[in-house]
Amino acid sequence: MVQATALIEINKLDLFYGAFQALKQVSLEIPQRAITAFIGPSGCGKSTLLRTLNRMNDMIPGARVEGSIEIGGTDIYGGDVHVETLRKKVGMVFQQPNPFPKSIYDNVAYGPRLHGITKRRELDEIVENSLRSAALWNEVKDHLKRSALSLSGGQQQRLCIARALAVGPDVLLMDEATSALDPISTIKIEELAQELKDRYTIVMVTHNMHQAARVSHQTVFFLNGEVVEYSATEKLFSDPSDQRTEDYISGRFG
Ligand SMILES: Nc1ncnc2c1ncn2[C@@H]1O[C@H](COP(=O)(O)OP(=O)(O)OP(=O)(O)O)[C@@H](O)[C@H]1O
Repeated sequence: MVQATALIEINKLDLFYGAFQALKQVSLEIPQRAITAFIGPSGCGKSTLLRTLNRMNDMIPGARVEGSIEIGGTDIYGGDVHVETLRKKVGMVFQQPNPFPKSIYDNVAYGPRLHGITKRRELDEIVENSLRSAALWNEVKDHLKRSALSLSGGQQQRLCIARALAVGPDVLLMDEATSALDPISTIKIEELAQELKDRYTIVMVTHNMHQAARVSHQTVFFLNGEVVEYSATEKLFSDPSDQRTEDYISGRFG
């Protein structure tokens, strides 16, 4: 692998939706402060695996996991893990920007307030820093009281990133975070991810192979719930080891 230090260690993970097995014996080490992309055809389990990393699958009735995931040495499915604490450390951004129907300021301050921060000055600082980190500050600094819903789609997505960053995560999960955006907004989010990777571990699901090739350091190719190939992005796209990877990246299926 390109970077040696693994922050996330997934070991023989199976995930079942009732009787259907969506992930099969997935084992991966995801390095810290780098961008890892999950690619593969629709239904291969990319989003399912991403959701296991902050236990979003807990909310799906009938979903069950076997195997283990350690993040920073902690078994996140262990009995003593609080899901709220886990989600503070492992933030998520979704396909559709989903700001709350509140002001820009209140969107970003929401998480810190939930975690007990009430001092105005402290909140102001977190809001500014998070919006700066999400490359949105300059566009919104003069109207923080305005509704988040008045922002463009691309700005809303950067606001959602700021909201995730405001609680101080280590990991940022991006589930097709640009697929609802126009090309310019997409490029902005990709550039942002490049900047953020120096401070955060980023895992992204993307349908767009060019995006994976442009922004990620490692790429995982999935098929039918299994990892087919996991390697440095450059290698995976230029010299794949598995014929199925070759077929997929050359557009023969999916
Ligand atoms: N809540 C659910 N209940 C039952 N089956 C599900 C559920 N969510 C996903 N699945 C099934 O699990 C498999 C993996 O789905 P998943 O959404 O993880 O795939 P994906 O690779 O992210 O696909 P896409 O690229 O279309 O989003 C699919 O067969 C899907 O139908």
